[in-house]
Amino acid sequence: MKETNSPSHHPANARLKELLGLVRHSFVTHRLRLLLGFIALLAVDFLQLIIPRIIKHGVDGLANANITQIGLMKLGGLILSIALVIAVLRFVWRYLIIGFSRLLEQAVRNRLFRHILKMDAQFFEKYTTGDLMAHSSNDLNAVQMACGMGLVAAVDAFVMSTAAIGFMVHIHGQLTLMALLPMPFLAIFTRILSGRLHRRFATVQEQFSSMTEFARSTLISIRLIKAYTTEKFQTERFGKLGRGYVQSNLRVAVIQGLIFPIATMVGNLGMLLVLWFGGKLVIAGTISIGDFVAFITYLYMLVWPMMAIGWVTNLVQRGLTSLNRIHTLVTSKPALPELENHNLAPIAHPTYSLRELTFFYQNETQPALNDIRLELGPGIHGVTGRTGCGKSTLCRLLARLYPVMDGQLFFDNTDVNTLPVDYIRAHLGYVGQEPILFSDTIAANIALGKPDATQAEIEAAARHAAIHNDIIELSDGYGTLIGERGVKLSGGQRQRLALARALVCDRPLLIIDDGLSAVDVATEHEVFNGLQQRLAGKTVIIVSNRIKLLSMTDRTIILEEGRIAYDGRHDELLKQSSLYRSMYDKQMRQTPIAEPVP
Ligand SMILES: Nc1ncnc2c1ncn2[C@@H]1O[C@H](COP(=O)(O)OP(=O)(O)OP(=O)(O)O)[C@@H](O)[C@H]1O
Repeated sequence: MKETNSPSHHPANARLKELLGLVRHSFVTHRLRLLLGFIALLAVDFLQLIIPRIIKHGVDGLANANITQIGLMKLGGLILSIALVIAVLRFVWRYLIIGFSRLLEQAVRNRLFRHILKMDAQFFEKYTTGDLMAHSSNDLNAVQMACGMGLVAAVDAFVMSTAAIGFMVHIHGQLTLMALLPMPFLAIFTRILSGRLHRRFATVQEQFSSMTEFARSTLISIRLIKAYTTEKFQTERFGKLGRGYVQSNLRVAVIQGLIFPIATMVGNLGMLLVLWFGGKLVIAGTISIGDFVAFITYLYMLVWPMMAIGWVTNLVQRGLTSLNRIHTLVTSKPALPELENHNLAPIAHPTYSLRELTFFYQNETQPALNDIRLELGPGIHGVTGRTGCGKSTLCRLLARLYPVMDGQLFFDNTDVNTLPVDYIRAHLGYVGQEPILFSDTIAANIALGKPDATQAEIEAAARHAAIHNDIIELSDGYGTLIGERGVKLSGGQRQRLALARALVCDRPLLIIDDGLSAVDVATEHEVFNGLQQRLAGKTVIIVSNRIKLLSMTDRTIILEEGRIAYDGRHDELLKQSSLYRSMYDKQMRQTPIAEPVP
């Protein structure tokens, strides 16, 4: 036999093994919990199967007139006690097995989350937030269902149907064959209908999320909607989404309404056959009335396992598809090198060296940066240029958010591709174009990168970012909550808070990617003084189109279509670069530079 044909080497098997590897650890860790859960489940099945035997005993006793009222009461009491034990055991298995599926879901979710946080910018361009949210809700839910209820239903259906059929055969083999004739149809029906039910339910979920997303985006932009008087239009669109949602729900209700009547009908079809042939057997004295009643009870018991077979195959199929999607995510490799940080010593004054660096975004034919040669050491470096010239790209590459080719970017004279990404990042503070603040206190927002920062350190950073005075004017000072439920800050205040966050970490490199654009001109000067004081001897890169700010830097790099067009001090650039000159003329007409430029 060829090796590829052997089952253990079959690619599909290998893939399945890999997929199950994602959940295996949870099964092993919680094996005792599962064992107890399944013991309880099997005990329930066993007890359920005993009840028809007791009924048979009672009915035969009545038919043969050899049972007393006390005897009947005793049987009734026995059934009641069994029912009680069943109730307790049902609780136990549900608690243990469904609890297990939730623990498994949590383990996979944590793994997924950990992995997503490790990924780089390219990954987040490939997968949208919506995709990732869908993976962490719908897909995890499908896996949880398959490993919880799916597993229970599979075991339960197998045990119950085998035992019930065994008991039925014990009563009468031919009658059993007759009674089972319609059962495969039941499994097939459930399989088809539950598949359809799932697809329709997925549509309901999608529509629900579009409706809530629409409501959310409407509410957050309520001022804009009022300003443009589009309330009526928005209401109509919301109404349309709502109507779609109701229709989809009705389509789900149709299937739900069909499943049980069809199941009962098929069950009853079997019953009809049993009544016909079984009745004849009773009349002929081949089986007792008690056997007949017990047989019917077992037949009813078979309806659920038959439905479960159809349902479980769907659950398993969905679970595997979802596990496959999660697996693709958690095994995707970041484009940046994943190197271990073997306690590399931090560098006090690191430098960057860009050597003929050219960078393309994924699937782009034009480079975003082209042949960049640049040395960045201690000092304040300005970067400017027209929109789209590559300023942010440069910052992102320095922060190691995107991969670069070997031999093009050096961190302290070492090729960045030979250094762990987190080692380089641990040296830098980053202030992006959009300050991202969390719904938390101001102090916690500043201390994000240094959770153990003292109040004095937080305040010092806030002073250097020229935001301290604004903070102490707020009702709770540094304890003031910001975000949706808290105080709203102006754009400039948010940017300065983000700057304080970078300063508190006290790292030797600071990149400010247009992070001061909303700060007013007077405060900008204060911020710059704060930076100069705090960051003496460090490397600071400030992207800005504000000439006043650039005039205070040690040098400014002007980018044009991804290339360095000019690199010099303010007075040199005024003479050399027409772009810089025209920016200067335009901005000075609005706010002349108060002091002489160095
Ligand atoms: N994620 C991306 N994928 C593909 N192309 C991108 C991506 N980000 C930026 N670009 C392109 O790369 C070029 C440089 O963009 P970049 O954001 O670096 O410019 P910028 O100078 O910072 O512009 P702005 O001043 O408007 O922020 C632009 O042509 C832009 O369209």
